[in-house]
Amino acid sequence: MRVDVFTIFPDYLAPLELSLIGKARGTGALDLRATDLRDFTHDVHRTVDDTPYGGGPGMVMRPEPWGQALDTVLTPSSLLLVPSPAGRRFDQAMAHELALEEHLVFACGRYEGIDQRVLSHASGVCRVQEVSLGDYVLFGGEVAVLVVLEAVTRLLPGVLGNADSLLEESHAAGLLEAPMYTKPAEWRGHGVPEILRSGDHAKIARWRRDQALLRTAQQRPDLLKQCYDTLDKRDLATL
Ligand SMILES: COc1ccc2nc(C(=O)O)sc2c1
Repeated sequence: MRVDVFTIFPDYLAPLELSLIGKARGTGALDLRATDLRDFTHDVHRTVDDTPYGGGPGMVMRPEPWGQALDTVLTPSSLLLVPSPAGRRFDQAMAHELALEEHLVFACGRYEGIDQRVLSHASGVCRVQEVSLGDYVLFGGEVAVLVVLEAVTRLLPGVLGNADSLLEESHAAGLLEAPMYTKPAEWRGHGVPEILRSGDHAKIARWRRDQALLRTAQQRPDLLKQCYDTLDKRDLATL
């Protein structure tokens, strides 16, 4: 997967060099390029913003630097993602959708956002999707890019050493993950559920499914409602 990120703070994306994403870049699973939007300005101050038409507080990102930047990468097969409080709520289902794309382009807004004409113009070239992490407002889109790229990259073939872990993790099957334990068996007076040390894999799998159902019912009943139709009689007996 090819990913282009345009931002006025390219150093904000340095964490993407670490850990699994760094490995994914090393193996070629992810071809990530972060570019400073100011490279597409031509004045001495490298200006990327200006006052909003119609007045109001703050500044708006000028269209021309964005136009020139996006001209260098967008093709009809690209998907332009614009982090925005007005965007589609990012979730695991969207991460799976994005993991199937061949070319993602992120336009990181700052200030009060990007001149709307940039998105309108880009929609004549490729698909455009505003995306939000949730119902809160950040200073800009870079944090959203870090979150989206980590969630998507770990879904790319070959990035996770054990692809099976994708099947068990929270939100994978619509439920939260069962609680996890490791050595020692006794820690500060707290033991480990005996079933997990029984070696009976069928019973362990059932216990984990029950725990996932109960945990989801308690902490995220909205998720349980979404996957209720997929539950079998044994699941319903647990609830
Ligand atoms: C100006 O660019 C912004 C500003 C706030 C913001 N908040 C986001 C969120 O996902 O919450 S994305 C985003 C982009």
